[in-house]
Amino acid sequence: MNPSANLFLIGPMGAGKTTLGKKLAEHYGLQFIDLDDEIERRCGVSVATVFEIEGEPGFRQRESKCLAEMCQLRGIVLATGGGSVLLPENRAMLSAHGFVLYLPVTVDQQLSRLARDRKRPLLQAPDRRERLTAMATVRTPLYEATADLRLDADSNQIIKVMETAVQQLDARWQILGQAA
Ligand SMILES: Nc1ncnc2c1ncn2[C@@H]1O[C@H](COP(=O)(O)OP(=O)(O)O)[C@@H](O)[C@H]1O
Ligand SMILES: O=C(O)C1=C[C@@H](OP(=O)(O)O)[C@@H](O)[C@H](O)C1
Ligand SMILES: [Mg+2]
Repeated sequence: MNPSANLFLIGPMGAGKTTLGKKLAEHYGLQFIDLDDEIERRCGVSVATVFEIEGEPGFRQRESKCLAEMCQLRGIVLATGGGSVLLPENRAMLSAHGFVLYLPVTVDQQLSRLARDRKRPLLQAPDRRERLTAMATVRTPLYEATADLRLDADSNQIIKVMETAVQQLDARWQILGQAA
């Protein structure tokens, strides 16, 4: 399988995986899929409800199963959830089936972008900064290890982030038929 067939976005909550993923799919004429939306479609309930009923382990199982199915597709831009890299089998799937773009983000940016968020269960903590920092400690090395490309794009203007992303992807990612 040509790992260039798909583009997978990884990174913490609030990095902009969903937002940028949609734009990149449009730009490259590929299908956009958001892993969380896909899980919700299959379950018929929100991610928050899955966490409520089945806890994080239940959600991770569903996430992994859904990711495996998405990896069978070709020509997709997939925005993963921030915790998708936690399971080693998920990291292996991402690397084997797509070009992996990592969007880093600072905890300050996360706090500001997600200030009003009520949909992300892991963020509903009394001390959000502490929670996000603890998550970053565990996850940053996993993002780094899985990434084919790390996008340095601190701008809060999504249009600028998009420009940088396309520039870097055009140099590094050989899409589908264009692959040598
Ligand atoms: N580069 C950016 N600058 C400013 N706000 C952004 C940027 N990228 C995303 N956002 C905003 O941050 C929030 C979270 O973005 P989202 O794409 O859902 O992130 P993720 O899928 O990585 O959790 C949204 O309100 C989105 O509009
Ligand atoms: O970081 C995480 O563990 C999660 C991130 C969320 O997706 P986003 O990264 O798109 O916010 C979603 O999958 C769920 O709330 C868990
Ligand atoms: Mg998202």
